Amino acid sequence: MAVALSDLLFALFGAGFLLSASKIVYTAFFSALRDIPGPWYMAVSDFWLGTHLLRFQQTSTVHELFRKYGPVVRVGPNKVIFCDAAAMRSVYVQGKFPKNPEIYGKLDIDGYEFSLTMADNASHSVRRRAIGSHYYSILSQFQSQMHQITQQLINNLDALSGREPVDCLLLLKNYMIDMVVVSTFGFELGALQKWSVDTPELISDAVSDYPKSSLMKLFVPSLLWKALCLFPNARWRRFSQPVKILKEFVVARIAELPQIDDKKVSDATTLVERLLKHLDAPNSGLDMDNLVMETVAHFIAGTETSSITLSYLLWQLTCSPEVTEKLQRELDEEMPDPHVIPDIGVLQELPYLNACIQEGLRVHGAFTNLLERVVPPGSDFQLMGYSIPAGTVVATQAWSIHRDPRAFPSPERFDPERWLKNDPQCAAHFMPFGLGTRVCSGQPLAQTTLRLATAALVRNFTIRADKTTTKESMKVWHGFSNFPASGQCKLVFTPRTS
Ligand code: HEM
Repeated sequence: MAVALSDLLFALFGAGFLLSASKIVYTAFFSALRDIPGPWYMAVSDFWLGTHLLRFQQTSTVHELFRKYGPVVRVGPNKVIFCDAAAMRSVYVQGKFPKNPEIYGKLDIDGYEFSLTMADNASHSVRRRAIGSHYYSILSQFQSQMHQITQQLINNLDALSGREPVDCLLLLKNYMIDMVVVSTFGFELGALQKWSVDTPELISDAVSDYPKSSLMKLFVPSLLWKALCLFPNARWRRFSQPVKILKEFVVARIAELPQIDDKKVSDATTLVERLLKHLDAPNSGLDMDNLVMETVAHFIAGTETSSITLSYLLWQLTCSPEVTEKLQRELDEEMPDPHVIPDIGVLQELPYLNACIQEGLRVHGAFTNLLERVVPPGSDFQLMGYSIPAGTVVATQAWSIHRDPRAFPSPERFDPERWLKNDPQCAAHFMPFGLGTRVCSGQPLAQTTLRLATAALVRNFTIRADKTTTKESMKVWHGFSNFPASGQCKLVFTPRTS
């Protein structure tokens, strides 16, 4: 007897429904993670957390979950988040759990993995060896260029003389790209100079277009996207192809390098020279395409993270006059001539400057999302009393660790003084650059630019918020990096009289 098509479809639909229902029941009631607190609808599907990611609210939603359910929360069929300093060390430092390829794979650039996105620890350590101590040695190599760039920053604002507000996100993005390009090629891009004559800089625009254009690309079918890229508008063309612009820039700079002979290679100084030393070496995983993409990735990973952190810090100072006055007193003493920027070694030793930067990174570091790791095979991971099987995704986020009231009383208060007490709890709850073997490789460059720019700007200018810059406009949205809801941070820099 022939089976009617409608019966067949009904049977298939019924089977599918039963399968999904039994999966939900199993995940909720029989999985090894069943006893971990959390909302039931999150335990049965990754969908809910994903929606918050797309609305730039995942970090704040996760923070609320910790408040409601405590320091361990189940947020997916196979995902557990925690907010605890000891567990944080077990996962990222002692355990060196590998990154979750499902999340980090999505951050690959045009299909190329780079140091940030590599899930496999072994490939990552080879790549990290190629980068070597680059960012730790930049200070001795590039200090004079970094001082010049910071001087240019002062000149740009001096020229305006406080007459109009400045969007710090834009200004400091140009400052930062100048710094990153110097450390990568020893090449002076001059983005800040272009900013002063209102001329767009292709490379810094491409860096900030990248996250927006990649997000848009996610929602458009690839053929349609390719067609859209041909739309005859110069700004749109640039917006839709930031990686192409960055790649062409990197390739052109590499072509300008003198032939890399053995001698040159052995005293390699710039990032690119270091990477070239490992080009095509056995097991390096570094051919020319990978090398170019690793370089492009450092532009992207380093520029907005640093400029956003710095913008928030300056804004925070405008909200805390007593902190600014104290910082100015320290800087006035150390910088009798405001235009002479001290040696970076001197800035590193200024207690209040460093306390302000630590506190800025704590409250408003730019990269505070969940750092997802996978419990490796063969390990029985104990997470605050729960047994977590291998293959489970575990994660914490700096946003919540930095707001743990046990380490940071009144955690929302911007209070640099807390760093002057040398409280070990503060250090143990501090992870603005991540932790362990996957810690931010650009951290020394980021710290140096934060010190240089903060010292130069606070010593030379009275800074106040423009009327458009309010708590509401600076409310944090959480994307790849954090950013203000209004997309800008307008401040007024009036030269100080002494
Ligand atoms: C305030 C500024 C910065 C912040 C807050 C920041 C934050 C972070 C964090 C949290 C990670 C770890 C991500 C993870 O574990 O998944 C990371 C990794 C990384 N960052 Fe940064 N970063 C900053 C500046 C920079 C700069 C200036 C550069 C380079 C120019 C850079 C390049 C990288 C790279 C290449 C990685 C991947 C490291 C690896 O896994 O080997 N970052 N950053």
